Amino acid sequence: MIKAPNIILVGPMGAGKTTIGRLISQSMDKDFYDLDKVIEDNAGADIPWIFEREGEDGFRKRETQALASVAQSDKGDSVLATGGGIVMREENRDILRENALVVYLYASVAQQLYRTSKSTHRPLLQTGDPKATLKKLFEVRDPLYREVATLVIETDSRHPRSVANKVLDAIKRHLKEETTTS
Ligand SMILES: Nc1ncnc2c1ncn2[C@@H]1O[C@H](COP(=O)(O)OP(=O)(O)OP(=O)(O)O)[C@@H](O)[C@H]1O
Ligand SMILES: O=C(O)C1=C[C@@H](O)[C@@H](O)[C@H](O)C1
Ligand SMILES: [Mg+2]
Repeated sequence: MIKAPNIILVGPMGAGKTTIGRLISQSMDKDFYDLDKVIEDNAGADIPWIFEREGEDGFRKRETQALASVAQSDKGDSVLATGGGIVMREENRDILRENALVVYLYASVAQQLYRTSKSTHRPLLQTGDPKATLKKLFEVRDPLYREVATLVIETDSRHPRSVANKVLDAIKRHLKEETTTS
């Protein structure tokens, strides 16, 4: 078992945060949280419903509350998969940086499009041109993911298990380097 701080995964819709987060939590023997699921449980409603009734702004307020409660309450025992828009608020970026080892799962826009195309539960992609939406979001968010992340892992053309192994190796290497340099 690896000794490590809380791990938080960031990245665009379809990067695999939920899928990879669950896999690495099992390998590291840590609890797994999915922030979108925490928000839904707290609201007693699903994300499309929250967007419809409260708008994106209402959803973002709920997202910040959920992030603060999960990130600050668990000390070293959890893996948290966030939603793609978590980096949009500066206060969220501060919470991310201060409370965990943040891993950016990178996926190209083509892969994001492919991986999100079978699902309708992402309100921001219910547009006539999801590819253009993903591209626009990526241009704004990619620098913000990089700003908060300590590790960046490429996920294109990799099976989820292989991405998870790559993340685990990178975390191990990082923690070893931290121990030898401190
Ligand atoms: N490395 C991968 N290769 C192929 N398919 C993948 C990979 N990672 C995830 N997927 C698939 O892509 C889809 C989206 O993955 P997932 O829900 O984990 O993404 P996410 O980053 O959590 O997205 P969101 O930000 O919307 O919550 C799922 O069907 C999942 O099985
Ligand atoms: O990229 C985004 O802004 C979002 C991603 C999803 O995980 C959800 O958090 C929600 O659909 C918004
Ligand atoms: Mg997810």
